[in-house]
Amino acid sequence: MPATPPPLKSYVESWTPGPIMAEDPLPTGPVEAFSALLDLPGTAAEAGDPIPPLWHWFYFLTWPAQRDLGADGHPSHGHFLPPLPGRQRMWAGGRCEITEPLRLGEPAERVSSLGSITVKEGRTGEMLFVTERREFRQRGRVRLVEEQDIVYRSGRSAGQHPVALSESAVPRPADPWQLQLRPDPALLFRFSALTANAHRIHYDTPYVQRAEGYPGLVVHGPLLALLMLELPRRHSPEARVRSLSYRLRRPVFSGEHLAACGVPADDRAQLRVATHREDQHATAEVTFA
Ligand SMILES: C/C(=C\C(=O)SCCNC(=O)CCNC(=O)[C@H](O)C(C)(C)COP(=O)(O)OP(=O)(O)OC[C@H]1O[C@@H](n2cnc3c(N)ncnc32)[C@H](O)[C@@H]1OP(=O)(O)O)C(=O)O
Repeated sequence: MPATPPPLKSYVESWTPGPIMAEDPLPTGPVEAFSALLDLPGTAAEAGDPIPPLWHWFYFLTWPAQRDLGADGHPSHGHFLPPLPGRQRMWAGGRCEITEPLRLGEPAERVSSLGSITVKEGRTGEMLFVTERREFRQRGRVRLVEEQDIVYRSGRSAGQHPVALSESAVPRPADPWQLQLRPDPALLFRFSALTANAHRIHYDTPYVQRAEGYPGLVVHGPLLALLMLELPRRHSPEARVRSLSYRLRRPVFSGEHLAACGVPADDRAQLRVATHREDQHATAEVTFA
């Protein structure tokens, strides 16, 4: 009889990574590149302009040596990567409080620290949620505080994601704000490059099907969050986002038609990503200043 695996908590009891600091001059190039990925008519921000909410994800990137990547293309070790055997990682959600937007082209500092570690029981067994807290400063002032929830599973075998991809239909939500997109491998590749992300689930179809059991390339969670935030940025450009939270609930796959859609109300908006399969692959709430 196979031995029962140890509980996930046992691997992280003595794991207490301390805070780390990084710097970035926030050049204009990554904002221009993501604007092009979104087919915007020009760049979303020039030097000195506020950086749109969460577009700071294209900065403070790290490039580990090739030899330090694991079989899944993700770094084998990292400051905030928990020491789980056969670690499988997904971005699960996050929050952001924006006191003042970061300004493009001005040097910034980021202090990252461990927020929390929580074990939860999901459909496929135990999951470890690791929350990383990131505080961003410019000109000596804290401008933005972000938390990212990353979910890890350990040693799961392939084939545990029983989603059959049929011919993807265009979703037709009734929400007043909408953005339609059909992510393809080229778009996912460009987003991986912009975020220095070599995780194979986003570009290696044989790997994602055989090793992780997904039916196709997985659309990045940060991309889904950014697509939801495009709605207030495009439809309500005068309203400044003060806080936001989002949750990634069910994966979207390359080739599927998705709709980011949203409903504004007073000082907030409810946002989501839908496909013909699911109404809520991702959800978000933003509040305006
Ligand atoms: C970049 C990058 C990686 C990626 O981009 S990966 C692709 C983007 N991410 C996704 O597509 C994730 C989609 N979500 C899921 O697959 C599932 O929601 C998830 C996170 C695996 C959990 O699914 P389950 O069905 O197993 O779990 P339940 O819904 O039954 O919930 C069980 C408890 O967990 C809590 N929980 C669930 N989701 C979240 C969340 N997003 N944030 C925080 N907590 C969550 C849920 O509340 C339940 O807790 P209770 O206390 O109520 O038991 C890269 O790697 O860099």
